Amino acid sequence: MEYKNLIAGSWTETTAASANINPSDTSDVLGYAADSPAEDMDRAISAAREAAAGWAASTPQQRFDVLDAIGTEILARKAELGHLLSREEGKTLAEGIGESARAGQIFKFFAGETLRQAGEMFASVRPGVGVEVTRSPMGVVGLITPWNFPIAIPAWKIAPALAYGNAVVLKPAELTPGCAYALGEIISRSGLPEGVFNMVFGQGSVIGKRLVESCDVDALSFTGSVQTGSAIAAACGAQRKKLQLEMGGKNPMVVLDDADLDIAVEASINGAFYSTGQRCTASSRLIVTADIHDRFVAALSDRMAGLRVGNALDETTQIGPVVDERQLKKDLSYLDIAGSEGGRILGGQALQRSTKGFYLAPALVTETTNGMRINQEEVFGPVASVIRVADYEEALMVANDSPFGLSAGICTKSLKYATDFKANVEAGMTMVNLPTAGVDYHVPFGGTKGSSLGAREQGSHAKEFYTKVKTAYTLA
Ligand SMILES: NC(=O)C1=CN([C@@H]2O[C@H](COP(=O)(O)OP(=O)(O)OC[C@H]3O[C@@H](n4cnc5c(N)ncnc54)[C@H](OP(=O)(O)O)[C@@H]3O)[C@@H](O)[C@H]2O)C=CC1
Ligand SMILES: O=C(O)CCC(=O)C(=O)O
Repeated sequence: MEYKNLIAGSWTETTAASANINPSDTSDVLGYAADSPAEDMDRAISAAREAAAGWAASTPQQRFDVLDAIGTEILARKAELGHLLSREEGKTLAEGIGESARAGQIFKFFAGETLRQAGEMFASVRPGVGVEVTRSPMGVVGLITPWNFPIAIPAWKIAPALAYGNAVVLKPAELTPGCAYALGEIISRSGLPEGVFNMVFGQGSVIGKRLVESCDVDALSFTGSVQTGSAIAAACGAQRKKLQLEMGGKNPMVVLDDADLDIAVEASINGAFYSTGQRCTASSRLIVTADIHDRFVAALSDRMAGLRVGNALDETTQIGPVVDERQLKKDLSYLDIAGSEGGRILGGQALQRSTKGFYLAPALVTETTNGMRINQEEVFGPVASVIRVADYEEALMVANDSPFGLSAGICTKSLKYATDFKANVEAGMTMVNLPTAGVDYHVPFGGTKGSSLGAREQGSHAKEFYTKVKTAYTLA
């Protein structure tokens, strides 16, 4: 399989190519993606610019039909797309199929949004004057997406971009070109005019950088690492380009003495280890009050030890492989660091399976303090640490002592503490008796502090990023 670029409605020939490798079985090569030069990105941006005015003038019905058709095809093919996703990214089949379904639902949601776009009318403070507030598309939007949600994240950027009338250039992650290509094929058959959606494969440092720096791109939405996001922020700031960044997390899960132990353990297992911990919303800091601490650690480590780590395509697998060798080395190096800082490590061994892949046993680091690197820096693997605290007040203080602020959870039966936590924890999303990861697709997604910049993604809030507002005054 050759993953070609989609530019101005044509699948272009590839020159050099990079291999798409199955992390559960490195002998399985799914295909080869174009390693495009920056000039290909320039051509995609020009194609989007040419198509932008036509799509901006399209009717809500035209936009609805396109988005609805894309959603329908994704949902009809969710098992096949989920299999592809699990094969190239390594999450389990259930997770891969679930994510594909979510991508389809996102397109359906934004199909509906095309019909709900409205302006506002105000009476002016001046007599005889009317004021209208309307929204129009940004124009050309650049989208840069990561490997960990290779169909859902492109979907939740592409769908609102198109729904609100923009032309798109997508630069998908190098590690997961297969899902992007499949999504691009579906979009190319949806009735969308040529050039409204373009996709270029290749290196972030070459074509991603070009997309960020192009003066012909009106707005840029990025999900990925803090390091890349910060470089993008500097470049976009210099150009005053509208920007949306979703970056990392070091998400706290607070477990109070009065928590239901089973709920707390299940929420922590899910939040910390599912999707191999490769979620920006993962529960990587478990902040536990003194009386429940030992019972919680014992029950959690028992559950963790029973998790089946294996080939993502095996239906009995609960934790798939890490995405690649670089990420595996990063996970292992953070475990070394945590050990050298005084943490006690349970699990966390690299594992052999019948196929050669990047298998890692989930790891729990106990006896940690919040100042340790394991509690301050994002690992992005099946690794969680436990911090013992005296009471709710200390738990909240520790939860907030982080450069990140994406998602935060609390397990408690106390309405008083749950209410206080929702109000005072520094995070864009809070969960009570639920995992910090695994969010709905129709409500705002995003964080505070170092986790996010710009308007929220998803739900109807997405329009804040994908449109610009105009205020018009009329003297009748
Ligand atoms: N918040 C989140 O959801 C995610 C966080 N991460 C964090 O990032 C770490 C590293 O993962 P990694 O995949 O390297 O993350 P990156 O931030 O490097 O990659 C995210 C996207 O940005 C692109 N990119 C890379 N460099 C540039 C650049 N200079 N200009 C424009 N675009 C660029 C990448 O392209 P390419 O694939 O070609 O490099 C990819 O499409 C992980 O260990 C994890 O901690 C990673 C993924 C998602
Ligand atoms: O937890 C989720 O549902 C979404 C997580 C996510 O968007 C991410 O990890 O990038």
